[in-house]
Amino acid sequence: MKTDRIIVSEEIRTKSGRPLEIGTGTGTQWKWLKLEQKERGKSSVSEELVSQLLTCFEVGFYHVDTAEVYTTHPEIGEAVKRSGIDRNDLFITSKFNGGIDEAPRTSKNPREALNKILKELDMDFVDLFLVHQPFFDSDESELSLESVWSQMIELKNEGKARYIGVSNFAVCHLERLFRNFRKSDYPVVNQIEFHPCLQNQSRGIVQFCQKNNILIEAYAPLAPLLGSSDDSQERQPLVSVLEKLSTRYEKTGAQILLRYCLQKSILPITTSSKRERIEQSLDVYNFSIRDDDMEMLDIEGSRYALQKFFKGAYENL
Ligand SMILES: NC(=O)C1=CN([C@@H]2O[C@H](COP(=O)(O)OP(=O)(O)OC[C@H]3O[C@@H](n4cnc5c(N)ncnc54)[C@H](OP(=O)(O)O)[C@@H]3O)[C@@H](O)[C@H]2O)C=CC1
Ligand SMILES: O=C1Nc2ccccc2C1=O
Repeated sequence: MKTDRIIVSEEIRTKSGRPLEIGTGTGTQWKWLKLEQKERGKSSVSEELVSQLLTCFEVGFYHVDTAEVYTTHPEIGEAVKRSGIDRNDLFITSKFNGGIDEAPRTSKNPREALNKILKELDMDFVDLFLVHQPFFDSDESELSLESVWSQMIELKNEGKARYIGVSNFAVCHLERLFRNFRKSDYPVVNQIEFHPCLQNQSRGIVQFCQKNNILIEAYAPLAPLLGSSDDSQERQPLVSVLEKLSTRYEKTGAQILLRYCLQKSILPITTSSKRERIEQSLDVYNFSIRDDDMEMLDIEGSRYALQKFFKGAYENL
């Protein structure tokens, strides 16, 4: 069958000009695994993660997501070296943590963070540098959204970050940046939790970003399949709907959920430790979910409230 890539952004590309595609994540689960390894006296570079990343590269991923808090920069640097892939053909995202319990601040400011990140990656630049979360006002430091963003712009102008963006921002946080900075310095990405059971992490955020040419990246895109460990939430809310669609399209539930994002011009970041699943997650271009099925996912998904990250953070905005 014909393979149609969905290009979610014409503007955001690798240095060599490849359009941005589905990313592979190295999220916080690795931080805990690595801490455990360190406690057992093993090297702090996880061979398991290096090998997972090499599988991702072999399969065709070239977009990798990380963050200060994940502690996975050394593994990414090592995997890139071993892969032999030209750095300019890759798209590497990292994030400045900020300072809340869920993503504690480990550097004084974005500049200190990025200098450390580049050293750990053994690279001269990241493709995208994000502010991990917007809740600086509750931080005890001197940082504000504005002071953080000014420094992000400096880092972009110095070429240390090719693009700058944000993560977990609500409309009010973006409006604050719009009021205080020039259009050419607005964030180009907002990475948020997104799936059929959380179609707006905060009120109206998807529509607002899309209207303002800010690409939405979806983290936890497979949440409806995995459910939540939190007993107050539905465990696997969309299982029967996804089974029906899997049969209709001859694709797995995970492939349906990734394609669901792409058809909304939202770019998923997904993670798997298993080769077969890693392969399947890029095999989502040779089918198309019909409009009525997209609508069914929207309707069925909105019957459940499933939020895995930053629960309660947007209630008083
Ligand atoms: N900006 C932010 O605040 C946040 C960013 N992130 C980023 O986003 C990335 C992705 O988020 P994450 O929640 O991991 O995304 P996913 O929704 O892709 O969930 C990953 C989990 O799904 C499992 N999985 C993968 N494929 C399948 C499948 N076919 N069927 C069933 N289970 C499957 C994986 O397990 P297995 O290994 O067994 O396949 C893994 O545990 C993170 O790694 C991180 O980089 C994440 C959270 C917050
Ligand atoms: O991967 C992540 N796991 C998290 C948990 C809490 C807050 C942010 C994150 C991540 O970015």
